[in-house]
Amino acid sequence: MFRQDLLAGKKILVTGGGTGLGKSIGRRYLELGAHLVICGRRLAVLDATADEFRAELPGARIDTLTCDVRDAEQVEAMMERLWQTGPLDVLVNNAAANFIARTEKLSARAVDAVLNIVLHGSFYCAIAAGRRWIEAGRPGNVISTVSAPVITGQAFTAPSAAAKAGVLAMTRSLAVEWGPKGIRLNCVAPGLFPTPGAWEQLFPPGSQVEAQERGVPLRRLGEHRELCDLYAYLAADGSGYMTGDLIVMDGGRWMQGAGGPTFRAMQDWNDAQWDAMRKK
Ligand SMILES: CCCCCCC/C=C/C(=O)SCCNC(=O)CCNC(=O)[C@H](O)C(C)(C)COP(=O)(O)OP(=O)(O)OC[C@H]1O[C@@H](n2cnc3c(N)ncnc32)[C@H](O)[C@@H]1OP(=O)(O)O
Ligand SMILES: NC(=O)C1=CN([C@@H]2O[C@H](COP(=O)(O)OP(=O)(O)OC[C@H]3O[C@@H](n4cnc5c(N)ncnc54)[C@H](OP(=O)(O)O)[C@@H]3O)[C@@H](O)[C@H]2O)C=CC1
Repeated sequence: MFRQDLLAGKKILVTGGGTGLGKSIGRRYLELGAHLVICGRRLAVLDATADEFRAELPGARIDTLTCDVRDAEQVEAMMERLWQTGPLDVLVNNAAANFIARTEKLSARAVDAVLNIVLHGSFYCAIAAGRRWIEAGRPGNVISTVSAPVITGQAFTAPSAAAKAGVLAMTRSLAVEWGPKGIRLNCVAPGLFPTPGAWEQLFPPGSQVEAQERGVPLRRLGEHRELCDLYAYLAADGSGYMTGDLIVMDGGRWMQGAGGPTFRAMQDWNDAQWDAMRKK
């Protein structure tokens, strides 16, 4: 889909890049020639991922940095170290946390666990990178991973929905504030893309993955490579006129809600059912 050197010369940080979607996105960035930096809380996980990438892609340039994005001082220290080997070009706010729970049962610490990682962590990273870009008079690019509940809300995952909606508001606010300085920001809302992290938190054993697929108009889950090519496009100069946008890649899943279950069932109606409807 892209030239092999699409991202050559670009230094890209993917937070939470040691696992799941962040790992897949990082691999795609390396394939396209980027200098990749991944961060997370667990060094062993990051190093295992980096070793895997080096074995798959000889010559790949990849650095690992431990950082808990909930801690602004750690984010500052990470950016300082990262900048020592040259400025960052693209920040991908991917690190996140989520779990299913009845909201009225959540403790303050439980709410904070999600808000601090998703909302505060994305803010700290955007500000730490943005300040450096502005001071240096350099362009910058921030891609933040949100989710479709930023549009609809989502029961039983209210902290995640609210935190991600906050990240979208941050994105649009800064797209205007920093646009004149050449810094652009966009959000991607993936639908259902299987990862051990998300599945463990959101689809515990016994939950119906097949039913999940039926809830998607395109009748399948997403493939990582499809999402990764969107992140590659957004990181590339060719998307340079896009800012403040929200791109949903979910096979049409989020719009299912509009008609409710009755209209959803019509997707499976046969001709006889449609004929019966017309005769009424
Ligand atoms: C349906 C699909 C549509 C798409 C929407 C999906 C959009 C988003 C998807 C994702 O984000 S998937 C990514 C999933 N990955 C992760 O969550 C990985 C990171 N997760 C974590 O680190 C933990 O799960 C964590 C709990 C979020 C944070 O860990 P931490 O070590 O910081 O906290 P703890 O000390 O363990 O807990 C803090 C606090 O939270 C309470 N708590 C933890 N789990 C639950 C739970 N399941 N239900 C209720 N409360 C929970 C825990 O009890 C602590 O509170 P106190 O007991 O101390 O009051
Ligand atoms: N998979 C899916 O279907 C969907 C995913 N998403 C979003 O995609 C992104 C990736 O999710 P996914 O890959 O599925 O899940 P993962 O659990 O694999 O990814 C979460 C990553 O965030 C890192 N992380 C968590 N807390 C912190 C922290 N405090 N500081 C730094 N890093 C942290 C984790 O590493 P560590 O624990 O080592 O810190 C981990 O690498 C998230 O933003 C998620 O909300 C959105 C919609 C659907």
